[in-house]
Amino acid sequence: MTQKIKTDLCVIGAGSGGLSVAAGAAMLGRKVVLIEGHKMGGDCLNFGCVPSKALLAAGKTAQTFRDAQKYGIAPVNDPMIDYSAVHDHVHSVIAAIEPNDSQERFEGLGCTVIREFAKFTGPREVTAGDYVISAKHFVISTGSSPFVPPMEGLDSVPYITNETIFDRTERPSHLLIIGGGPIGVEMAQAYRRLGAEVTLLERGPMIMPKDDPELVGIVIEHLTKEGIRIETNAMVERAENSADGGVSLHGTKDGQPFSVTGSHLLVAAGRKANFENLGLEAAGVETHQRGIKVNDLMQTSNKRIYAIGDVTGGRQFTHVAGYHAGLVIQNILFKTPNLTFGLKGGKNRDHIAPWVTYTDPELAHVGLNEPLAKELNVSYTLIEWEYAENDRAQAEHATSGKLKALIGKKGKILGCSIVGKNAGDLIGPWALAVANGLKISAFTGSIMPYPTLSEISKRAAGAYYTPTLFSKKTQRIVGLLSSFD
Ligand SMILES: Cc1cc2nc3c(=O)[nH]c(=O)nc-3n(C[C@H](O)[C@H](O)[C@H](O)COP(=O)(O)OP(=O)(O)OC[C@H]3O[C@@H](n4cnc5c(N)ncnc54)[C@H](O)[C@@H]3O)c2cc1C
Ligand SMILES: NC(=O)c1ccc[n+]([C@@H]2O[C@H](COP(=O)([O-])OP(=O)(O)OC[C@H]3O[C@@H](n4cnc5c(N)ncnc54)[C@H](O)[C@@H]3O)[C@@H](O)[C@H]2O)c1
Repeated sequence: MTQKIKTDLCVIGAGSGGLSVAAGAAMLGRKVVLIEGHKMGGDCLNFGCVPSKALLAAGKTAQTFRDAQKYGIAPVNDPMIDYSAVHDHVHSVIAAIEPNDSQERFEGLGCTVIREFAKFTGPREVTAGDYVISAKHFVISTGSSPFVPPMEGLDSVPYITNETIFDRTERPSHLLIIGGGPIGVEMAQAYRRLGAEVTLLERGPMIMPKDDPELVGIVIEHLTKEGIRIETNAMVERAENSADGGVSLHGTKDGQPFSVTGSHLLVAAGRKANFENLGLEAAGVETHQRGIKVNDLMQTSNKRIYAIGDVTGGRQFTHVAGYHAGLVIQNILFKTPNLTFGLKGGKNRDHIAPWVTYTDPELAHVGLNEPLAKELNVSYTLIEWEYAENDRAQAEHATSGKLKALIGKKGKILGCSIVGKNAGDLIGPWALAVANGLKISAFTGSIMPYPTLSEISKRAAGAYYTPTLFSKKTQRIVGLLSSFD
């Protein structure tokens, strides 16, 4: 029987973005209906960040055995990997985090949680199962799904995506991966380290195309040294079952016919926003090719409906979905897009979001990098620092790495990219700097603990002043001042 609900806020999708909005609004005393059609926690918890990082951690542990000799410890070249136990480890990590995202927790916060797929049936009405919900405001946070490219034969082979890969309890003997983006690259290293042969196929000239090519080169060096076969300019066009029960892929490599056969296939060829079955026409919500159209307040073309996170087709990261959630809380509940509630106003500035690919070494980025600065015709001074110049990196044999930062007029920090151990953590202060328009003197004026990798940032910052500080002119001034000794 149909049940009608009237509420202040209706959130569709209980993933990274939707859960943050629902929790914030409920804790501020608003009536919230939260609708989730599949698993609470969305992609990040169940099929994305959490299981992928847990799998990478298992791979890293296996690699530690192989690399032990550097530290004077007998290496184990072929550590025994119990794939079913690795699966259990991954799912135990999900289980440990799950309570934060659970239906019980959100009901405890006062939300009405409905476990159905939702669809707009009017500009201010949504239907989900037997429920019809009318609300003052709606937030669409329905995320994205794996994009499976239209390809001859793909339907007839048993391919894996990020939605099925973490359920596997057996090691693939040879994993073929279509796509050299973050999913493809992270899974390539995790599986290689867990004992699989891996071939990574990327149609473009470089894997990780959004990152600094020089720093990507350092990641590639590590991946190939570990035995991952990387084929760039390799456009996969056709798939078929191979005679030995695996999968064969065919296409072109550098314009020439190309084929490769493996035991399993992972498709990591990008994402598509989840908006197709939402009844957006009934709600007057417009879309573009990659997702739902929003203005800089995260409002759709229907001003009472907001959209956040992956479904908007912008930067698809958990921290961006969380940031969008903060913006809509500010805009819907506080109605103050121009006031600062720790967010520098309620207008979207997600171009300041960092991203990290959690390979070993990690590759992290925020703001402008060299290719982007050149494309935008922005002038900059480049500062660089090598991990090999850092004492802690030496102590831990983590010397392969580099920081590159772009400094604009009057020393303003425009962007930073770091490849190396813990780059994802090292990017934090640079993200703070980019978000707040800080100058490079913010780094030189601070003291970093010795011996830590954080000194790499400080030394890079110091390098900005080196040419002026140790110039002939400065030497002359110091010489003159010495007369007052
Ligand atoms: C393998 C992988 C690794 C990743 N690693 C990282 C990482 O390390 N760091 C990072 O920042 N990001 C990572 N991401 C990206 C991150 O997972 C997403 O950016 C993030 O989950 C987006 O949050 P969201 O709220 O927009 O969508 P989601 O978290 O996907 O939530 C959307 C929810 O909406 C539900 N839904 C969809 N349609 C409906 C409907 N009609 N009715 C009701 N419910 C609906 C879905 O079931 C889902 O639960 C990774 C992604 C993948 C695939
Ligand atoms: N560490 C992280 O933060 C992290 C990790 C994983 C995913 N993510 C998020 O998920 C998003 C999706 O990741 P992704 O790796 O699936 O997508 P992506 O779009 O970043 O990369 C897909 C790659 O597949 C290639 N490709 C597509 N079709 C092909 C074909 N037929 N043959 C050969 N190559 C082909 C594309 O050229 C592209 O480089 C990321 O952009 C990111 O936002 C983030």
